[in-house]
Order: sequence, then structure tokens, then C-alpha cells
Amino acid sequence: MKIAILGTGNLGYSIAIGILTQDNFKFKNLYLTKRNIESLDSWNKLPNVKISTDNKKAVRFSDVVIIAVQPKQLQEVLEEIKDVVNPKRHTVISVVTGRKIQDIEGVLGTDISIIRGMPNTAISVGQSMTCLSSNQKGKLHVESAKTIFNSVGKTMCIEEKLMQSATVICASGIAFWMRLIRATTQGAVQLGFDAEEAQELAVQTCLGAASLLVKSGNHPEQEIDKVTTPSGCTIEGLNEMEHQGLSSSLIKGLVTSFEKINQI
Ligand SMILES: NC(=O)C1=CN([C@@H]2O[C@H](COP(=O)(O)OP(=O)(O)OC[C@H]3O[C@@H](n4cnc5c(N)ncnc54)[C@H](OP(=O)(O)O)[C@@H]3O)[C@@H](O)[C@H]2O)C=CC1
Ligand SMILES: O=C(O)[C@@H]1CCC=N1
Repeated sequence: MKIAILGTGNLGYSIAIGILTQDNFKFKNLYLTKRNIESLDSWNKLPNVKISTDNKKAVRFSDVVIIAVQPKQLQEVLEEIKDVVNPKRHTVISVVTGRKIQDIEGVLGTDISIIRGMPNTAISVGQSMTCLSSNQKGKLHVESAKTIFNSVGKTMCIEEKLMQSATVICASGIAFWMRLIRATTQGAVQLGFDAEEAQELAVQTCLGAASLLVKSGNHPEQEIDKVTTPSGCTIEGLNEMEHQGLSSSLIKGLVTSFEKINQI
């Protein structure tokens, strides 16, 4: 598979790192573009990676085109590549927030295979949660997209109308979970650990909690019940967090984030 990433910024770069470092996915060439390519200079040393400012050239050399520019930059990139996108050859995967498949079809045409993807930056370490939807033609190529994104995490095919929600939960979600981990770390420092130890304790406990749910398939409350000794310290702390609005503030944050996407 020959892959191009148009827009190698925070997310595009993370996707590239993920693709390059996962052993279970073999690609032939990876073409990375951005307008200012100095930051990608070191990538030129890799034999099967090409760096360029030329989006058209990248498309011509690829089968799968991942577009990872900011929403306000998308139209220009689509206009630039529309003449070189070939319905018989290319699958276009847009990871651009808030831009519908219909918007992309409006420039590239309905005969192009278009997939809308929403990965997150954990793709760089092979742990992305990536949601996918496609246009009619793209349905034939969803398996190729799944092959790519399954090699760097998990995928879920969803209806496009849920893509904004998926963006908040999974993509913005990385930032939300980071803040929760940081808060735990701050608490651990207050309770006597130095900063480095505090972060290790917070991160491993977070990983343990997630792994318990992944392995058991249990509801979080079943695992909470196993931890909360009657009249113990856990339920005391948990109830205080809820009195202070833990669940409520998380949900309100997710909904506020969702409302913002609809204005992007
Ligand atoms: N960051 C994240 O965690 C996530 C982001 N997204 C979405 O992914 C997209 C990218 O986000 P993010 O990586 O954070 O943004 P960045 O601004 O970091 O990346 C965008 C990149 O596109 C490049 N670019 C801009 N215009 C062009 C052009 N005409 N041709 C080629 N490259 C171009 C920019 O580099 P230069 O200026 O050098 O051209 C930049 O590196 C957004 O739509 C965002 O909403 C989705 C999920 C998660
Ligand atoms: O903050 C943003 O708008 C983008 C979408 C999800 C992650 N970053």
C-alpha cells in the first residue's frame, strides 16, 4: 500500500509515526506533505518515506490519501488535488474535524471512495481508537482503512452523524484523560510522593483500571464495588468527588466540546 498524508502536523505526524513503527502493517511508501517541511528533514533519511510540499505529487504516488489539515485548510487542499484524484485508484481518508463526507464529495465527486476517520494521537504508540464512516463508494474500501487503523489501535465503523460525538470522546478524549491523570498526580504529590513517582503511580493505575474493563468486559461499577470496602476510605473519597461534581463536570465538558464542533 502506498500512503500519502497531506498535512503532517500534530495528528498527521502521529499517524506517520504509528504506521512506521508498527510491525504488523506493511506499507510500500509513505508520502508526507506540509507547506514548511524543515521540521520533517530527518524523515528524508528513511528509504521508503518521501517528504514534499507538493500535495498533487503525493497523491499521484499513492493509493490511500489521508488528509490531516485543519478544517479551514481543507477546501484549498481539496481544490488542489481534485484533478489528480482517480476514482479507479484512490481512497481518500479525511481526519478533518467537522467536515462532512458530503463537503468532500462536493469538490472531489461522488465517484471517489471517501472515508471519514477520527483517530487520536495515541496512534503514534499503536493505541488509537479510530472511528470510521464512508460514502457509498468508500464502503468497498473500508476494509483497507481498517487494516491501516487496526494496525495502530482499534477501529469502530459508525454512522457519520455520530462522528462529532466520536471526536469529543476519542480525539479530544486524549486531552481530557491527560488532565484527569495530571490531577491524580497533583493529589499524589500533596499526599507525599515526588512528581516522578506520582506520575508513575497515576499512569499505571489508570492503565490498570482500563485493562480491567478491557479484559473482563465488566461495567465500571462492578469493579468499583470490589474496591469500596464498607465504611472504607474509597467510598468516602468517591462520594466527596461526586458531591463536588466529578461525573457532572465531565459530562458537561463533553457536551460543551460537542457544541463547539458544530461551530468549527
Ligand atoms: N490533534 C489531534 O489530536 C486531532 C486532530 N484532528 C483533526 O486533524 C486535523 C489536523 O489537526 P492537527 O494535526 O492538530 O493540526 P496541525 O495544525 O498541527 O496540522 C495541520 C498540518 O497541515 C499542514 N498544512 C496546512 N496547509 C497545508 C497544505 N495546503 N498542504 C499541506 N499541508 C498543509 C500544516 O503545516 P504547514 O503549515 O507547514 O503547511 C500542519 O502541519 C484537524 O482537522 C483536526 O481537527 C482530529 C483528531 C485528533
Ligand atoms: O481540538 C480540536 O478541535 C481537534 C479535534 C479533536 C482533537 N483536536
